Amino acid sequence: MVENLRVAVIGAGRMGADHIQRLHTRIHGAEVAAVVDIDLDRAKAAVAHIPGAQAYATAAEAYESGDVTAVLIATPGFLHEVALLEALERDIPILCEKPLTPDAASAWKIVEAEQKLGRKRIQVGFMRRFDQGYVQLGGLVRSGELGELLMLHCRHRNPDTPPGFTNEMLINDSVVHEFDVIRFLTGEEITSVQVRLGKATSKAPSGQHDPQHVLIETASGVLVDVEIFVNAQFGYQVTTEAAFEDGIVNIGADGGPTVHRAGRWGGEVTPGFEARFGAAYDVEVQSWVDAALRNEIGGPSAWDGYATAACCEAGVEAQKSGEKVAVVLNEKPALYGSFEPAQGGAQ
Ligand SMILES: NC(=O)c1ccc[n+]([C@@H]2O[C@H](COP(=O)([O-])OP(=O)(O)OC[C@H]3O[C@@H](n4cnc5c(N)ncnc54)[C@H](O)[C@@H]3O)[C@@H](O)[C@H]2O)c1
Ligand SMILES: O[C@H]1[C@H](O)[C@@H](O)[C@H](O)[C@@H](O)[C@H]1O
Repeated sequence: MVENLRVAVIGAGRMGADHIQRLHTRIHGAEVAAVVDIDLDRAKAAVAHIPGAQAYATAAEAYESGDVTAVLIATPGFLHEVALLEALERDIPILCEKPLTPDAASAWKIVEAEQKLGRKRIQVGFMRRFDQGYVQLGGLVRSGELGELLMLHCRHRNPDTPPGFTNEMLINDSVVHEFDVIRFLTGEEITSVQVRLGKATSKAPSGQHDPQHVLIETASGVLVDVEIFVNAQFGYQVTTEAAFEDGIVNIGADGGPTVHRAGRWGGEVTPGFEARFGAAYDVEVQSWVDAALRNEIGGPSAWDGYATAACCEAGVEAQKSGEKVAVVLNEKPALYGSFEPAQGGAQ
């Protein structure tokens, strides 16, 4: 009989806490064995309701306990490189929240370290690949029933940003999702990125220019425009309109009923990513666990993390120059196979 994964969750902040709850209550085949947070009180609070789980201030202590067989990394992106290298050394299944790392050079180091291991251990937390709307849109692209996909119009709106959210993070923490999902939908690499800075909101913290307009091109010439607007106040919204030769597809409308009552009608605005993508995170983490128990990955790979990091690097350069910047990728190692995005797009 295969034993359940004993997972260490590193980082018990907003996303880590959500994943801890998910692993503890809804995911089969895995248990929370440890929570690691530099803020030890936060880690202790996170394990308080989980029998058998321990709190630690460092990942090394959690690994030394001998009770950890898999890891979920949910620290801020600039800390992922160290955590990933430490986990790869232990040769255990890894689910790393996006971004893999914020820039191409550090992401490539991770790809190289995984290659040395000779098998895929890292799944990257690009949960949109598990969202019903994106899965259905991907199916329509691949079936060809609406002809060729020509353009994508994406809107990515957040109510506000946490402290320390830099101007670069509009690209490498937020638009990184669009980079991944464009690759997932088209089955192609991205070839260039341009960023236009127009009229800015007065609601953005100092140092951020918000919103930004990002123009992206894929290998076959599919054009994508993204409005990234991270201090949009009203709520959370991620939508895509896809233009095909023979039709238009829209995904990402707010969920819930439209209610008509005396003199007015309406519905509820989605407040945050937990509500918009809650079901997708569940499918993503279950897919990771199921695959990990077979010594495989069940979603986007370290190559996907690297390719999107290269797009982010081009995007950050484009933010500064206003120019169209080419995305240049290293040769894809054989370990990652051809580009055939299935459910979750595991490669
Ligand atoms: N997939 C998604 O939709 C989604 C949504 C939100 C966040 N994220 C990603 O999840 C990650 C975490 O984001 P968040 O919003 O939860 O951040 P957060 O700031 O709320 O939480 C980060 C946690 O990491 C802890 N931490 C910091 N340094 C540490 C260290 N050296 N060792 C251990 N713990 C440390 C902090 O104390 C904090 O508890 C990021 O990579 C982010 O991009 C993904
Ligand atoms: O970390 C979050 C998360 O990835 C959300 O899905 C995204 O909408 C936000 O822009 C980002 O800051």
